[in-house]
Amino acid sequence: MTGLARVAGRGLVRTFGAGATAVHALAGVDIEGHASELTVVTGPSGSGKTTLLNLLGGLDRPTAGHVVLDDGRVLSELPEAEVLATRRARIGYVFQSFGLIPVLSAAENVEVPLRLALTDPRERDERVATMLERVGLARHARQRPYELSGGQQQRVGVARALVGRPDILIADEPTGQLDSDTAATIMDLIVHLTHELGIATIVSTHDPLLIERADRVLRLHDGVVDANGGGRTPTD
Ligand SMILES: Nc1ncnc2c1ncn2[C@@H]1O[C@H](COP(=O)(O)OP(=O)(O)OP(=O)(O)O)[C@@H](O)[C@H]1O
Repeated sequence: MTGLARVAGRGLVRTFGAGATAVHALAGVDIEGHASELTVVTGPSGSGKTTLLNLLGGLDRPTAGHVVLDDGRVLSELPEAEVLATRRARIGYVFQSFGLIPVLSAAENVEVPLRLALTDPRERDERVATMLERVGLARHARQRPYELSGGQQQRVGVARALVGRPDILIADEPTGQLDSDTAATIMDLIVHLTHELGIATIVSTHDPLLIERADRVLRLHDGVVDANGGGRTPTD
């Protein structure tokens, strides 16, 4: 392990419901996300990938265990307002279904996090333009999601996730709805931006090509790390 993890899950347990019908989505998982590294969480459907990413991204809280940030704070125990402030300042999210607002243009979708953060309008415009350029969509700024291909929509999703300059990126099956060629270009983009911007990226995926490019791979099975693949780097 190199250096302090930017975000780490320690002994994460997440149980939904109680009693006989309780679902043990995660049953004690450790994970680390490091600067400039791609951490991939993989495993069969229902193994707990989304649940784990939601905990790391501060979208849900564990039943037991902790999510710890590199500044020493325990994200999973902060008051809700502080979790929200931390999410806005430090964490970007990419979703399988893109999650774009249909009535807004590509540029307006990318601008949403900056509006929420009350960024100065002129700076907003500059940062949106720079980010659209970075994801190769400068010429599509005014188009609405329905006028864009799936791959282009996910590029907007990536731009929106990164426009606030987060240092942690959480991407839940970001290529799950894309054909394989388009998926490859989105993967390239995510891998490239992870290294270029020094982001700690944590991605869930079934895609063997993305797993191959990971710096760390965590294989989940029924809410626990698979004994044959837990926390190792692909080169171990
Ligand atoms: N809010 C919830 N309430 C009850 N059970 C839930 C909830 N969220 C997830 N689960 C259950 O927890 C388990 C893990 O689900 P999760 O969505 O994390 O798996 P996954 O690996 O992301 O699956 P997929 O690859 O299909 O997206 C599943 O059995 C699921 O049904």
